[in-house]
Amino acid sequence: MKSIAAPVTSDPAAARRTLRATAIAAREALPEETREVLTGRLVAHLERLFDDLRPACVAFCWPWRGEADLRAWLAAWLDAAAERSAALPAVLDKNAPLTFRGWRPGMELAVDCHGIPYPAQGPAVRPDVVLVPLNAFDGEGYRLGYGGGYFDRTLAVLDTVAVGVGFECGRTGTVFPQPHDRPMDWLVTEAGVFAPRAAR
Ligand SMILES: Nc1nc2c(c(=O)[nH]1)N(C=O)[C@@H](CNc1ccc(C(=O)N[C@@H](CCC(=O)O)C(=O)O)cc1)CN2
Ligand SMILES: Nc1ncnc2c1ncn2[C@@H]1O[C@H](COP(=O)(O)OP(=O)(O)OP(=O)(O)O)[C@@H](O)[C@H]1O
Repeated sequence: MKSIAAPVTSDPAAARRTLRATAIAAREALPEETREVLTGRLVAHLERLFDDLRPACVAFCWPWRGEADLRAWLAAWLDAAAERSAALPAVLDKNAPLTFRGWRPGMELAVDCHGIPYPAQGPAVRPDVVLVPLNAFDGEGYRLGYGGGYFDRTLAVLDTVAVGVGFECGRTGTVFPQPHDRPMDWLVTEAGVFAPRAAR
């Protein structure tokens, strides 16, 4: 699948905005059947990584704007062992790290200030693996989200394994990482599991 050509610019903030918009548009343009096929491959690679990481509590995101839908796979993963748990992020404060709350299929959800569902109630939990959605990303493991800085703030204070999850259509040469960006420990796409060069 075609990846994104690097924008030629001396303005990294503008380049990041362009890359973010291009990556989201490319993903949203994927036909639904293609997205499902790519998600199936991605999940098979995630399963292989989980065999090594053996997480107990996994945070993921409710699918938004054409992101991979991991709900069915995580529901099956939860069913396979009683001690497993899953969590979703809650945006409770725009300028703070994300709060994670436990998720079970069918539970009551509220909708955050961006229109994304999250668990309406429940205590904050500490995931040992966080599946971080990728818009644009590079081989060093740096990523662009939606520009809110939420995962940047969260990963700065949470000791967890960060697994970037996305489609190859978001891959680019560099996302022009900024000092606040923390590289992903792993990247997982439909093409495989990657240990990024910049990871700890
Ligand atoms: N599915 C999913 N849920 C998620 C995330 C995610 O990446 N994916 N998040 C991961 O963080 C949080 C939500 N992050 C968001 C951050 C910004 C905007 C947003 O609307 N941004 C503005 C521009 C902001 C700016 O550039 O200053 C916009 O797009 O108009 C939406 C969601 C929590 N939930
Ligand atoms: N550790 C941090 N502490 C405080 N503010 C931060 C931190 N990290 C990022 N920010 C703020 O968030 C803003 C947006 O960052 P950036 O464009 O990298 O977001 P993003 O990676 O696309 O979003 P997200 O992390 O929500 O997926 C930055 O301009 C910065 O002001």
